[in-house]
Amino acid sequence: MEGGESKKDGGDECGGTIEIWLRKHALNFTRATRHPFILSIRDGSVDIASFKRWLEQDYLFVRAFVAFAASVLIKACKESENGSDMEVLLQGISALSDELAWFKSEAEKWGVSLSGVSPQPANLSYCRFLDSLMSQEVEYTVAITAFWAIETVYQDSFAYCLEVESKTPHELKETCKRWGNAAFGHYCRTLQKMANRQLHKAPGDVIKKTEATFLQVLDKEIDFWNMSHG
Ligand SMILES: Cc1ncc(CO)c(N)n1
Repeated sequence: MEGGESKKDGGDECGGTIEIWLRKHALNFTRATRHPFILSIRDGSVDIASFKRWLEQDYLFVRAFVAFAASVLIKACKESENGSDMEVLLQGISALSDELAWFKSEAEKWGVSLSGVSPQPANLSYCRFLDSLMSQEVEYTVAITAFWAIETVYQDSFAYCLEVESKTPHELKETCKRWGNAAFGHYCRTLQKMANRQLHKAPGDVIKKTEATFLQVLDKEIDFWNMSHG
C-alpha cells in the first residue's frame, strides 16, 4: 500500500498510513489543532474564564483518559508483537499520574475548585466515546491510533502556542509546555510509529474502522475546545 516494504515499522515519517491520513484529512486536523481557543491563547487575547472552564473540564477528561490508557495498555500486552509498545504506554500512564497532580495545583493557582465540577455534554460525549473504545472487541490498531490522535491534537495545538512569534500570556506558558514540549512531541511520534506498524499489517476492514475512529477523535476534540466558550 505505502511501499515501504523494507521498513519493519511499516512506514517512515512521510510514508505511513497515518501520514497519508494527516494529508487527506488536513482540514479536520487543522480545525482540531488551530481552534479559536488555541488561537486566542497564541495571540494573547484569551478570556481567562474560558481557560478556567477548559481546565475544569479537562481535569475530568484526563481522569477518564487514564482508564482508556489502561485499556490500550492491556491490548498492547495481549496483541502487540512488539514488547516495547507496552513500555511506551506504561510510561505514558505514569506521566498521566503527574498530569492529574498538575491539574490540581494549576486549579489551585487559578482559584478553581475541581471537586464540584460536573462534566458538560461535550465532555460526557467524549468520555462515552472513550468507553466504547475500551471494549475487548475493539482492535489494538483502532485503540492505539485513537490514543495517538488524542495526544497529538494537544501536542500540536499547544506547541503552536509556544512558537517564537506567539504572544501567549506568561501565566499560560506552563500549561502550553505541558503538552507542547519537545519530549511530549517525541512521545507522540513514537505513538505514531506504533499506530503505523499496526496499520501496516491490519486487514482492510480494520483500517477503515481506524480511519473513521481517527476522524471521530478530531470531531470530539473540536467539540471539547468549543466548550471553553461557555
Ligand atoms: C480533550 C483532551 N484531549 C487530549 C488531551 C491530551 O492528553 C487532553 N488532556 N484533553
